Amino acid sequence: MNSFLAEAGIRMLRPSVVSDYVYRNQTRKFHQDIELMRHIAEQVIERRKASSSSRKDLVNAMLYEKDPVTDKALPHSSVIDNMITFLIAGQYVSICHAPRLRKVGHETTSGLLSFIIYCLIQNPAAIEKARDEIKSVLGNGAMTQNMASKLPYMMGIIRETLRLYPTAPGFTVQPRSTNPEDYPVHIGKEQYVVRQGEAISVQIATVHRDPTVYGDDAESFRPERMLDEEFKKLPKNSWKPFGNGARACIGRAFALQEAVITMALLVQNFDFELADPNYELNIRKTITIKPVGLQIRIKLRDGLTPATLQRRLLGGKALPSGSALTSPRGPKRSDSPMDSVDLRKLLICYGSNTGTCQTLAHVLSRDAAAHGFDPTILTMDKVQPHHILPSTPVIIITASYEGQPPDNASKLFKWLQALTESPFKGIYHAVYGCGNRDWAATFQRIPTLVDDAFIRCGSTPIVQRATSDVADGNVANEFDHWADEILWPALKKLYFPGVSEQSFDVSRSGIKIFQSPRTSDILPDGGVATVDDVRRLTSLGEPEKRQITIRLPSAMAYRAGDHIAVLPTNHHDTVKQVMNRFGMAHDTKIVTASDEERSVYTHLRDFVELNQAATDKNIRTIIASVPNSNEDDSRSISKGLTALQILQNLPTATLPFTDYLDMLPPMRPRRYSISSSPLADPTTCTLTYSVLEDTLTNPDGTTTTFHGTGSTYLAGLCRNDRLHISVQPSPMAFHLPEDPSVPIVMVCAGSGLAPFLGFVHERAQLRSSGAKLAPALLFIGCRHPDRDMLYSSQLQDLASSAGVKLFYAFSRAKSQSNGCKYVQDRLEKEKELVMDAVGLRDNRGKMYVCGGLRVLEGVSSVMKKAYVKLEGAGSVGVDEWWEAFRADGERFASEVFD
Ligand SMILES: Cc1cc2nc3c(=O)[nH]c(=O)nc-3n(C[C@H](O)[C@H](O)[C@H](O)COP(=O)(O)O)c2cc1C
Repeated sequence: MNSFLAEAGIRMLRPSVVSDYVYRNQTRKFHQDIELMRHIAEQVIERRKASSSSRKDLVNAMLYEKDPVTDKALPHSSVIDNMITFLIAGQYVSICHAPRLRKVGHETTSGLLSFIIYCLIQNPAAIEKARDEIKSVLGNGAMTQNMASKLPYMMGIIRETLRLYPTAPGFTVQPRSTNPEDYPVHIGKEQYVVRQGEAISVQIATVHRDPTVYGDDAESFRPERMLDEEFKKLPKNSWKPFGNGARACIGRAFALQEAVITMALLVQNFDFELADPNYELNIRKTITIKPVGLQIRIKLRDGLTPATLQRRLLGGKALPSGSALTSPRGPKRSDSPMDSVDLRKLLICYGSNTGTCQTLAHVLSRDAAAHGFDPTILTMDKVQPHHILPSTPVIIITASYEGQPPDNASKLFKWLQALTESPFKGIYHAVYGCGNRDWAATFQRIPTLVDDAFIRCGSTPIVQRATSDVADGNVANEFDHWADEILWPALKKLYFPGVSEQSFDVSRSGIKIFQSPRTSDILPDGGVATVDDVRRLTSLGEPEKRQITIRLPSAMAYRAGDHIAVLPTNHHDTVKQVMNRFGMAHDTKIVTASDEERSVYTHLRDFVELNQAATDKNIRTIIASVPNSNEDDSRSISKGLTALQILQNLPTATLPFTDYLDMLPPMRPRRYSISSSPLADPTTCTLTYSVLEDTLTNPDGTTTTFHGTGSTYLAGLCRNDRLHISVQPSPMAFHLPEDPSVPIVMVCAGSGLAPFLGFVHERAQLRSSGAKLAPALLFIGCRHPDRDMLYSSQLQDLASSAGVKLFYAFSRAKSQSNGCKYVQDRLEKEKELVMDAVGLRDNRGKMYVCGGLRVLEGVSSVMKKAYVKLEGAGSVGVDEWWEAFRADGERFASEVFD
């Protein structure tokens, strides 16, 4: 894409014959580049078609939707062209997820963000003003979408940057007539003559610095001139960074909102400075412009750490305790049933090309029942005369496009315009218009004409026509306000004059759904994820290892090497055993210290740890409740049993249930290493884990089996089940080295393979995108190649595409792993390779260990021996060397569990 863009920029300046005949090589490469991008787009389409996904996204819209007017689908070649356009003009998201792919992004938004940061560093006063504004809106909290519209100064900064550095710095226009008699065309007060076939190249960067519009300081960065009021006063066409006319940038609103949100978060949380204080702005021009060689240093502000920053960024996502999920804006629950009032029909129709008005129509429809209405929602063109009845108020929500109706509103519009009589007598209607003041001459033209037509035909407006300017970025809030404060009250007054608001309930049954407070209390940064896939990885009879693939909540991002915290529940059987032991009926309830009423079953399943070993104090309390017991009896109780197990062994114990509850610690999340890479799919992650099971032999010879709460919970989940999770970033050291030329050695046993699987996936992705990576060695310990070799052949293939060499140690099939029983033995066997990669002396490579303590000890002993061999027998300081090596995050990282 980069070389294609560079050549495209140059070709614009050359006559095409010169390109074709003189610059043949460049032309051939140019067409090869286009072919490659088309080929990639084709593959994406093929994959999407094969997946038969019903996602409501752009690719599916292009593939399957039809034009409402012509009923034609987009031709295949147009789908491909649009995909390439989006690739070029697309988002910068890949940068956030994959710092190593930074060079891949050649897009307008990333260019814009770079220029904004450059301008801010040059103008400290502007950054301070922006920070004050952000503080007054966000405080120290997280950003939400609605806040973007409350940051006018930040918007001023973005507009001003786009003025000085329009990332798409020009466009070409051409007279459109096919009639030769219309030529030549004279423009600019007859000053310029344009002949047929001639084009005019509009140099936006020059237009944007016109002193007759922007004054003597047109060359200076001054966001104040771009604040809303000033901005609206600018002469037409003096600010056009998003192009012109019907084919103006489709991503305009998206790009602006994205830039405001991103910049607000960056300015709120970081200080910036130029890496090279003497840097002078150097702009690379192709079809787009970008600063070249601009490097900045950033520092977290206000004593933030990466962890506190992450918490802040995710903050506010979890619903506060007890907040209602259904119809949050509906009236309060009432005692009188909903059925006491008949629902009245309501017609909601919309005209929309890009979905804004459609969304607003659905918002209104969703809330209608709460206000006593039974809504029908239609596009304007689907409305038939018989839909418009005196008994049914009509709400119209529409946009305008170049002064014309949206595609799915043109028929109704035409019909309304042609109506001469007054067929709408007795009808009530209301119009909500979405428009953009940038189209000053035709701003709100269609909503206005539709409203006029209804009135002319005899309809009565329920409320005055309302308007929103999408350029302000506040449509959702304005619409909410209009619906809640103006439209619904007016409709109620008209149709239910005597009925109190209380009669309209949120749901017919009066049921409300609440987010459990446990998530916000125990897993404050958490969200609800969905199980995508589950599978067992080991044979029956072997210790169980499993894989679970989770679809992440939106906005939850991770890096390979990070962990997922899962909030489990106790197993149903254990909960029932507790309830049976205490003779509790299934519907028994408790009231918590915070006055919340909940069932005992829920409390035991969700809020407390049932599988924790009883403490000595717990054991003494239980023994004390046994009639005629004495302290010594506690010695007969095995250590490690849970309070429930002890109580089951002591049927005469009379421990009160409340005392039992006091023994139970609150439920805690469990952490699991992620075994996937977001580069493969940022929306899902995979966990590879062992299902924990342990057996304890009691003093009387009987045995008791324990099941790990977290892993048993995960193992019980099925596809489409929901679970509460949060991403827990690992320490910096436990990620792949930033520098791809650093060789790595990974050592693991059992499910310690998980994070390294993530690394292998990440390396495979990086390599497939052209990155050159240093070699990697992966040492894996397990029992037997036929029984618990996780992912076996699949991993071999993946490793080879990731440039990773695999070495196994099979503890129960040594002969199949070069005589090595444990993974450390295999490490020792391959020590020449390992030392070459880790480079003990030249500080080259990095080593990772993940597994039980014994694995770490084994690795430590191999490494120390290697060091002694290198330094000569009897070398002193080997322990000090090892400690220093272990502590150096650039050289070594470990995750040890037991
Ligand atoms: C090519 C184009 C032309 C537009 N023309 C007008 C216009 O003439 N008058 C106006 O008020 N808004 C105009 N707008 C703004 C849209 O009406 C506005 O973005 C609206 O919210 C789109 O609604 P929709 O997403 O439901 O289609 C135009 C937008 C585009 C992209």
